[in-house]
Amino acid sequence: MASIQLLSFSTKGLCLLPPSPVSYECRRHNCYSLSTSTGLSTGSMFASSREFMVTNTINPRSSLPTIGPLALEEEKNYIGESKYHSAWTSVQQEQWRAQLVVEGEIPSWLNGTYLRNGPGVWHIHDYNFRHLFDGYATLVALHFDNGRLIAARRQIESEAYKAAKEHNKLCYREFSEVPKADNFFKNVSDVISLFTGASLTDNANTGVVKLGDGRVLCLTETQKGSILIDPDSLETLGRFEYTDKLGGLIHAAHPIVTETDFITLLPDLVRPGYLVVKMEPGTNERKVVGRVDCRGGSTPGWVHSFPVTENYVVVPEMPLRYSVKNLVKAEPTPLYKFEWCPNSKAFMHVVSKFSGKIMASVEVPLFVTFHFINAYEEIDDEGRLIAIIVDCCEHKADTTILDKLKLENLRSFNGQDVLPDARVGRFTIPMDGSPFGKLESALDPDEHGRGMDMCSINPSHLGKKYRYAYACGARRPCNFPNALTKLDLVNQKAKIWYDEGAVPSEPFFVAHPGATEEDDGVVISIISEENGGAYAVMLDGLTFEEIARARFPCSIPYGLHGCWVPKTKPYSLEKVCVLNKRNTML
Ligand SMILES: CC(=O)/C=C/C=C(C)/C=C/C1=C(C)CCCC1(C)C
Ligand SMILES: CC(/C=C/C=O)=C\C=C\C=O
Ligand SMILES: [Fe+2]
Repeated sequence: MASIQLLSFSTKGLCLLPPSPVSYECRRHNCYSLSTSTGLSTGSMFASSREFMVTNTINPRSSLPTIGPLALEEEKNYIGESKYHSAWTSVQQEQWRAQLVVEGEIPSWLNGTYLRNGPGVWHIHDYNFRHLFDGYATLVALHFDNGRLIAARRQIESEAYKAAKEHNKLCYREFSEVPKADNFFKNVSDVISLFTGASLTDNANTGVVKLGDGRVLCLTETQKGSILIDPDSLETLGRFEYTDKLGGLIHAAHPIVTETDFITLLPDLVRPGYLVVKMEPGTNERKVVGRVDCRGGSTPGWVHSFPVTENYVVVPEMPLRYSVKNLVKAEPTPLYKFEWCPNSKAFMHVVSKFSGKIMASVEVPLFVTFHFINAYEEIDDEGRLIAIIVDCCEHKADTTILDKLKLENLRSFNGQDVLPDARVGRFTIPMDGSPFGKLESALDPDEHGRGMDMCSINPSHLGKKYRYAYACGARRPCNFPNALTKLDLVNQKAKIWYDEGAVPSEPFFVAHPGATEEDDGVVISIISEENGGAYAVMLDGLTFEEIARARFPCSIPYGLHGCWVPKTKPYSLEKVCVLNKRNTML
């Protein structure tokens, strides 16, 4: 009989293994049988199978909404009675860990942890957040260990999350949420604390990166939202303090991180521009590489991510700009903290990684992007640099995607095709002093259903010529990217993976060690299902065919970005016990 091994934590305590196999049937919870793996127990045991069941049941009333009682609306959202898609449903427990049953075969070379970060709790007590990006961060780990798969999920203990739990109200400014001011004086002091950064969130819900020195850092767009975690236990270790004096409150959510580099951009809202900074492994000190002044607008363009080539950092100046006026508003504006400024134009600046000099600065067509995919240097036959090619997930210069990511829109799919079109936007930035760059589609957007975001590439091709990218694409009609796609940017073709009703998260490519083909590896994605379920899927990078899947014991919300942490020591199988045939905890 198929079974999963599970270590479940809850706010009510740890579930520990009985020391010897136990087996029983529980009709009430639709469980086939529970039995434990032998020899894995480290601690106390359950007095009876009944106690074991109770502790493992995900019941929103008895077992822990993370913050206060669940919002009324959310109470119906537990497994089996999901009101919303699991992608947009708050998690129901602080943390759990389980060994999953794997259908298919995980390659034995795939040893390491896929860590994924994203929003996971979108309510405080009976108050529901508005936007996808507001949710309190939750980490999901998939520990791959010689064909076995141990999964875990755990909340990040940011100050914002802890304060919300303690005071049962929003205490920090999130992406769209602003704490309520009780009176005029409080309102004034809130605006002041916005500019000191005191009221900004540290809810590190956007990404997770492994630094060259091994530390693992969760990030968001506020600098204070840089939080160190333990990649094995997923425990929050504390805030990552930048020891330099560069100041500023915000940064790009996606630094460029390799074994040797940590490069990021600090937007400067006072003197509109961007600092290009880097941080050596083993240090917490960012050093300035160079500075770019904005060419248009009175504030910098929103910079969620940016690309690099082998020798250059490309600084995008998007016409969707930070807005001081919207920043101080208590109620969200249609574009949140941003403003669409088409008259301010759009630019791409190319900065040398080594001298910090601006090597090119060109006007480009208007664009909207969250995510750059990759960039590389185009060299002619004589070895001269003629252009920089930059690819991104481009939303056709249309900001409505931000509105589509509101939870009420995500939760109300009625079969209408409402996802705005997106494409792989390819910029050509001339390096011969010409003033204009080009923006074209790298392939026909119909290839990927005109949905396109959340991409990864083979990391060994970062900043270099490359052929393949993996992204979320669309099968229409949809209100959100609902497919995975492998893009062949040379042959301008896309392959699609699709499962009806599924919402897949960013497909993450892990290269086969020693591979010679760019797409030789495994693509991992976590899939949220309509019925409250979720599973991890592993696709062959070459064929884009599914090679394995493993169901989670409970629902997993939509996530944002992940990283890979190679295995250095055995994964803990402590306190693991076996669950039911359907791989669910209920
Ligand atoms: C999740 C994601 O992709 C983006 C998150 C962005 C956040 C949390 C932005 C927060 C901000 C504030 C709280 C005020 C200052 C501006 C800004 C960086 C947008
Ligand atoms: C999920 C998303 C866009 C999807 C659109 O098709 C953007 C996420 C941005 C933050 O990381
Ligand atoms: Fe992102």
